[in-house]
Amino acid sequence: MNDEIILNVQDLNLWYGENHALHQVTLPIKNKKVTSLIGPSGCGKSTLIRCFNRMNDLVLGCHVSGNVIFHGQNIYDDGADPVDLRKKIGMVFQKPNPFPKSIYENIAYGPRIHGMKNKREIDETVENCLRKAALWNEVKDRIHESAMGLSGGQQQRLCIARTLAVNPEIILMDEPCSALDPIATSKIEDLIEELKKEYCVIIVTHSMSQASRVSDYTAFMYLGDLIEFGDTRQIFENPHKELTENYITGRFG
Ligand SMILES: Nc1ncnc2c1ncn2[C@@H]1O[C@H](COP(=O)(O)OP(=O)(O)OP(=O)(O)O)[C@@H](O)[C@H]1O
Repeated sequence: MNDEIILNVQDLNLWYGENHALHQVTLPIKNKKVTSLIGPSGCGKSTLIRCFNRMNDLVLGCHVSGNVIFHGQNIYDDGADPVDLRKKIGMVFQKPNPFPKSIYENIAYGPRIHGMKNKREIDETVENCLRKAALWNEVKDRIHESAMGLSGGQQQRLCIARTLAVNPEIILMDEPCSALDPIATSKIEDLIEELKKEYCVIIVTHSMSQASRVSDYTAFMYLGDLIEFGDTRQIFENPHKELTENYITGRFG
């Protein structure tokens, strides 16, 4: 079902100590669609995307209230397992961060720690993930060489392949192209288009043109509030809120 809500964010608040960084955010995220989070610097985009796989748990003094419902369970419930959650909801960061190991080992690592032992199965997973990340043809003759020898754009696609290797359902991308040149950026954007056939993708971007190119839905945030959420076309062509219109027309940013 393409209209299935895979992640239901309800009345989500987040504090960094005394700083109330997210206010009552309510947002339905649909499966097999791309959702962009946009807004000026400091509005809470990264904070929000990090809530979706509990990355903020690692920040001292951070406190969350509200619900993020995934498969009928609040991911913040006491019984929820953040390690298992991060397997199902993977994350790709702004700066490509491959391990200083071979291309092969970067991808084999996750499946191995989750119990995959059979070499043939691991080989197949590595190839499959590199193909899905549109990297196989470029690296197939050197998969046992260091990942650090890849270009920035290739490293970012490797990080995406690494995320895919543990069979996620949702891929979070926090400004995945901000360190890349326009050609590498366009390859990642093409890849996002492919990935959404199988996965839910949520992306933080500073680029409104990128949001309008890649996403089905867009959420505009301002000072920790979710101001407007809707179909990307509606947000960019017919925003309902004045703040959204002022932002997308470049009146502030
Ligand atoms: N680890 C942290 N500890 C304390 N405060 C934080 C932390 N991360 C973010 N903040 C604060 O939370 C608010 C939202 O920041 P966040 O990084 O989520 O915004 P953003 O929209 O992603 O910004 P940018 O576009 O500049 O990356 C800001 O006031 C920021 O200072």
